[in-house]
Amino acid sequence: MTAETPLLEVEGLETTFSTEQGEVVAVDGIDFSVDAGETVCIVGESGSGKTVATESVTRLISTPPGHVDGSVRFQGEELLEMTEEQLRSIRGNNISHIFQNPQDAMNHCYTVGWQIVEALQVHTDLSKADARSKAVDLLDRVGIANASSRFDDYPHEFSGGQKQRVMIAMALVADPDLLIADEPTTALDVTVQSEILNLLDELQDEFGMGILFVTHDLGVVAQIADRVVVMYAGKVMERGDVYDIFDNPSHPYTQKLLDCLPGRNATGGGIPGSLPSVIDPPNGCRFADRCEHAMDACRVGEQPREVDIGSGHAVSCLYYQEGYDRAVVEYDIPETGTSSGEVSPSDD
Ligand SMILES: Nc1ncnc2c1ncn2[C@@H]1O[C@H](COP(=O)(O)OP(=O)(O)OP(=O)(O)O)[C@@H](O)[C@H]1O
Ligand code: NI
Repeated sequence: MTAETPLLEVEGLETTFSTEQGEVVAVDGIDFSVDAGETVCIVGESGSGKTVATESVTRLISTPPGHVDGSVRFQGEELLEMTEEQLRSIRGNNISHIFQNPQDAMNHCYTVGWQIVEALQVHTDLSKADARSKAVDLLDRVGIANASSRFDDYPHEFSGGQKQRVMIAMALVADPDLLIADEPTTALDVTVQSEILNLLDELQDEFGMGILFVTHDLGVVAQIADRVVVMYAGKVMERGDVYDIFDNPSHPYTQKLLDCLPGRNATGGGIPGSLPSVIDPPNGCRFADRCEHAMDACRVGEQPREVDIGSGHAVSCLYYQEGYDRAVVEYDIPETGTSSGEVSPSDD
């Protein structure tokens, strides 16, 4: 691996499911990468394919009914060609996942401390006593107060936010190079959510891991992302660094997502309309049916190829291709002044 090789490099990822209704194309040929130490957010409405895309990375998708195609290179090695045993080792030692509902990932019958010690003993050759003190350190590090006395508590004795902190501690047991976090704060109230995001940020500085973060919430993106991939109906609509996305949102879909942010939402509720069928997706741009700027040409052929509009900021929209007038889709950032609802990327 050279210095330029991304930590994770996904190309042409396509994940389908055979169902009685037909072939579901959940992820339809997408590319993205994560560099060491950076946070990439995949954002999009429910059903866009965010979870399927990230679970395809470490092949957590059941096959069948699922089928994963394309290329997923981690530290230069192709994950889609690895044996199940090699993959298990990658999942245990190099790539950790955290999910939305920590209770699903915990065993209710064992104490939290016991579970972390177990995980430590699988991944390291620490003695029982050393694993115990490391587990207490980890609990302390993720912000569990009185960690040594909480060690023998059962999962139900922890609040939702504390459980998510424990899950983060477990994910860090093997000192992973990449953390994949799928809506880890969605079930929490905003204050706790913000604390957990800050914690992830601190831990990233300390452990140096890359983070691939899934969310439907651009407010969360503003707080945590370095780079953003905007997904819609299995396709990438736009990508760029977090400032490009917030200061110069260029795909009409991204613009609509931004309009939904608190303090900006003129219409109330989400984007009118719903996602197209994943079994029989429409021709042309997947977003055309909900796009106020859509032309006839937007409804033919394939999803428009991505056009780079400046240093990695790319848009899959016909208006950015030659022969079209991109001024049509220009977006004015609404004046939010200093209202408490203002959301913009944070510098830390
Ligand atoms: N096992 C499966 N069988 C059939 N279809 C599936 C399966 N898993 C996911 N899908 C479909 O794939 C599409 C993408 O789902 P996915 O869960 O990745 O969306 P998401 O962007 O993560 O949404 P959310 O924000 O609700 O978590 C959806 O249409 C979903 O119904
Ligand atoms: Ni999801």
